[in-house]
Parts: sequence; C-alpha cells; structure tokens
Amino acid sequence: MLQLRDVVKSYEGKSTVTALGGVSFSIAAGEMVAIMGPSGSGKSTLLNLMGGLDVPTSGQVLVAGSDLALESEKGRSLFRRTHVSYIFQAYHLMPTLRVRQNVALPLRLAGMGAKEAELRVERALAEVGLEKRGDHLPDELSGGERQRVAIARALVTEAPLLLADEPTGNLDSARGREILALLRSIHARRGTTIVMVTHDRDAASACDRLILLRDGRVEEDGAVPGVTR
Ligand SMILES: Nc1ncnc2c1ncn2[C@@H]1O[C@H](COP(=O)(O)OP(=O)(O)OP(=O)(O)O)[C@@H](O)[C@H]1O
Repeated sequence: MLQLRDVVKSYEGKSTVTALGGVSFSIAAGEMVAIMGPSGSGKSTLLNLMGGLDVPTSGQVLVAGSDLALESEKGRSLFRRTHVSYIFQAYHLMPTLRVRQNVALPLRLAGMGAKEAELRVERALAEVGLEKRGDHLPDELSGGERQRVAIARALVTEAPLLLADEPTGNLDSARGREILALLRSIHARRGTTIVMVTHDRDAASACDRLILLRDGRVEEDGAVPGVTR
C-alpha cells in the first residue's frame, strides 16, 4: 500500500532543517503500525508525506505503486479525498455543527447525494457507538466521545488508509484504551490500514508493528516489544 524509498525532507528557512534524512520502509495493506520517537524526530513530517499533504525533497513516496510527488496538486487532493482519512489528538470537529453534520462533512465536500451520505453517516455512528448522539454539538460530548465522532468522520469515506496523529494524547488512560480497542476492531472488521504516531506505549501496543524514528532516521522497525498476538 505504501512504500517510502530513501525519503529526505528538508525545510528551507534561515537555516536548513533536515527533518527526515533518508527513510525507507513499506507498509502492506491491512497493517496496523505505530510510529514513535523523540520530539523532533520527524514523525509528523512522515505522516504528512504519507497522506500526500507534502512532498519529499528527494526520494519517493509510492502509494499503491504511484509516486505522489509526480501528481499535480489536484491529483494529490483527489488522492487525499479518496484514499486517506485522518484523526488528530485535538479531534478537529466543527464546533457549530451537530455530530451528524460533522461526520457527513467529507461526504458533502465530495459531492455525495444526501441519501447515500445519510446512510453512511448512520452506519459510522453506530460503528463507534454514538447512534444516539447524532443531534448533539461537540461541546456536549466527553473527550472520548469527540474522538469517536472524529473516527466516524474518518470511516464515512471508506478510505483504505487511516492516519492517526496522537489519537489518545488528550484522553485519560481508560478512555484512551477504549479508543484503541475501537481502532483495532475497525482494523479487524474493515481491513483498514492504520498508521499511528504516538508517544503512548499503550497505543503502540495496540499495533502489530513499531517503527522507531530518531533524528530523522529509522532506528528500529519490527514487532512491538512485549506484544504477542
Ligand atoms: N514547516 C517547518 N519548517 C521548518 N522546520 C520544520 C517544519 N516542520 C517541522 N520542522 C522541523 O523538522 C523536524 C521534525 O519535525 P516533526 O514535527 O516531524 O517532528 P515530530 O517527531 O513530529 O515532533 P513532535 O513529537 O514534537 O510532534 C524538527 O526539527 C522540526 O523543528
């Protein structure tokens, strides 16, 4: 599904910062992968490249065999809409929209008809256990529930790749574990490929593989220590 070949990403400014200094690995369809590493090691940069939000300075990011850097901005935007969904530490819900409208947003942006969209929204809300909260505003929900709404919004497009940036970062450990269990069940049921940046050992333990970054390079890549499945 994803292949990174000797990916370098530098940011030009007063001085050049090399965020990624030659990263190579592949992620197969259906994997659930954690990316860990100290602050500044390049995790968010990597996630942005995988999601087609940015392009590498050199090297290649191949998604299903095609090089995202060779696509036009329009091509990358279509790729993002159809292939990738995101969840974030801070949920990023629209505060003035009801839960149901938040979940429907990516479908409305893609121009999907109201009936089909409604069906998908209700299905996604049921999948995250919030079928009774569709008319609430995000402010009326707990942190864990807000993250569930964000997960439902990620599910509606049926994108094969889910990128998660610290999905449990704002939650206490019990709520965090519920979100991780939900992500695992989605992974098992839908076969969604999940890549999760995290500082949280529990979150990494929910994954099948751990990629450890240090100073913009892969330091370790393999099974999550202490986890047997
Ligand atoms: N837009 C930018 N311009 C300049 N430098 C940047 C930019 N984005 C990131 N960097 C630098 O690139 C390096 C990697 O940053 P990145 O955000 O990918 O790290 P991270 O591992 O996600 O960190 P954290 O865990 O703190 O979020 C850092 O040195 C950072 O300062």
